Amino acid sequence: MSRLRTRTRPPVALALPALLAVAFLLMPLIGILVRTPWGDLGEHLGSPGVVEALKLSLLVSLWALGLSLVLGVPLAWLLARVEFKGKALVRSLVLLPMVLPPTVGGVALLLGFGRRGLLGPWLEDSFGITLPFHTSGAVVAATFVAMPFLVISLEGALGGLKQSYEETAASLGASPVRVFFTVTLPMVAPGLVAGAALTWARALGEFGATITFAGNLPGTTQTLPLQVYLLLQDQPEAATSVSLLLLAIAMAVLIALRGRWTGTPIDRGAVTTPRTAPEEAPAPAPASEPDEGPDAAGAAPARSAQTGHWPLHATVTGFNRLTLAAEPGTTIAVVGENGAGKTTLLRALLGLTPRAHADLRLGDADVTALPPHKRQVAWVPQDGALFPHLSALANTAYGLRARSVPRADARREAQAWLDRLGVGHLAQRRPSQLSGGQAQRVALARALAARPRLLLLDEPLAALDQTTRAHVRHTLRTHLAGFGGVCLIVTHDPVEAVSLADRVLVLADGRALQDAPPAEVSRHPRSPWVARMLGRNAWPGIASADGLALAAGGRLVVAEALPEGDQALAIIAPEAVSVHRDRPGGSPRNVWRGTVREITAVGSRLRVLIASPDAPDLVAEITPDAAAELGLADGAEVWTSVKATEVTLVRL
Ligand SMILES: Nc1ncnc2c1ncn2[C@@H]1O[C@H](COP(=O)(O)OP(=O)(O)OP(=O)(O)O)[C@@H](O)[C@H]1O
Repeated sequence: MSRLRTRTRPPVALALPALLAVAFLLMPLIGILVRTPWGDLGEHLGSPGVVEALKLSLLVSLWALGLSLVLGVPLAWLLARVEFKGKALVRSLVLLPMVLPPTVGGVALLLGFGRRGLLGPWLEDSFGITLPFHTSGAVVAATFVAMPFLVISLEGALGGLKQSYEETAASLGASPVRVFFTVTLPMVAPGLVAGAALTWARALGEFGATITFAGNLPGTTQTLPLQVYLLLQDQPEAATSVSLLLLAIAMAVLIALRGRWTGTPIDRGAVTTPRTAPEEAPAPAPASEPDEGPDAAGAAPARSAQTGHWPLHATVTGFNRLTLAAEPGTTIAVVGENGAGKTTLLRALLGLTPRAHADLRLGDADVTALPPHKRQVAWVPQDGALFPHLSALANTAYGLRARSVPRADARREAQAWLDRLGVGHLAQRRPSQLSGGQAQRVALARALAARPRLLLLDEPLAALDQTTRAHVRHTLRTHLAGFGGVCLIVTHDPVEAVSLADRVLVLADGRALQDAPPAEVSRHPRSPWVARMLGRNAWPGIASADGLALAAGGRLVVAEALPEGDQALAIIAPEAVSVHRDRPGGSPRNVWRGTVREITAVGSRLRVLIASPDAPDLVAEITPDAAAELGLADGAEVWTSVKATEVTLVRL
């Protein structure tokens, strides 16, 4: 409490002018309140002139709002989503009416749309429309000054919306217009509503442009603000009453919005109710879950939609340069260091990036020229990107609905997929009410239900803890087994890659460094990074007559040498490294002196990192008993040795 007070107490030099500012803004409002003839208020507001002006104001402001929505929403989308030349100029144009004096706006409107303006004669001759001195002119004037509020508010909301939602929707088969109405708009609804309310309030209060452009004709263009102006001259008290009405409306709008007018897109944590899932902890699949057996019993309805076999042929150019071919049912793990081009590869296959281009054939269909929503390439981004405004069931049915499957059928099939993945009982939950593991499974169900021919999973297990990870991995393997297309899984975890995939594609700098079965990759990793991630020691060097001249200096003797001069990687399993207190006797050829730098427990064994002046860092794996016997501790001086037969050389 006291901490709060001290933290929020502002310095007087700032507090004083700030208070003055508040007083300055408040004084005119208090003036209205104090001078309002409360006794005559009803009479003033009920007078025929005021009622007529009020009706006109409502009519004009609602039309202005409607026009702003029709024109401003697409404009905001364009500004937020499309890169084009002159965008800054268009944005300035949108903002202009906000800073322009409204009377100048009125003059500009006259010169543009007035009787003698640029478009006026044409409007009159072709459509019989005359704007000045007509209600339609008041609508145009109000729209001109009010629409920027909508565009700015909505553009802000769209800018804050993660694009992966829209991209995922497209990958599920939804056309851009469908994505806009079913994903984009619902997700930016708060920003849109706020923008619309401000637009309406601004249109309701519009004066300068209206009087200049449309004139001040009672019943035709004389809206409430214009009436205030008129009343002020002969009935100042009535003017005060009407001012109070407009003030109350404006305040009501602002209070209702509570500062949300810059637009806040919905995000996963911020939607609806707080997370109330009883299975907050990584939920093991319920006992009744139909998916655990190898022969998933609940598969029938869903699997009927999954007939077909789609081999993959892709040639990727641009940042990624590689060719991929795989038989139906193959799962390929894509691994590589940060920046290796894994995501770019997936986005190229989806047709979502200009950075790489994929010539893509799925089964008999060449989908290269098709837009993302027609490719039947489903994507599960890292965070799942479940649509927060839809239930798990509606999320899962999304792709089917996008393919015009009738609602009831789509929901039935979606429920079957959720059941298969063991989350059928969560069908009615919103994504914010799901645990990470549950959300991942729903995201997977959603992708599979969309009947894809190629499935792309971007680190599907990254956000999960170890227990859930093992469980979801199992589920994933079971369900990918029945999939008739190819599945690419991006992962940073080679262990995961090895356990999940039929093939491992190792990327480096956009190219395929290795594309081989997991056993081959773990035995002969061709990348030091993969070898190290798999827990192996990996030393690069150049093959010599009896082994390897290490890139970092020093030599390594091996039993099976490679042709001299070849670039190679020496792989040494940590279990093959012997640790000694004293220099070992006999004749091991690879012996180094070193210092223990770190000891970590891995299961029931210890991993010991040993730094040596004569060789690269070496990891040894030993039992805790052996470590105790050797008296190992950080900083201990030791000797290490590796038999020549225990070193595998992999040509790079
Ligand atoms: N929009 C972009 N514009 C320019 N360069 C980009 C863009 N996106 C990615 N890159 C660059 O392209 C390369 C590959 O990026 P990519 O995101 O595909 O790698 P990644 O393997 O998925 O990495 P990470 O494991 O970090 O996700 C990186 O060098 C990255 O900096």
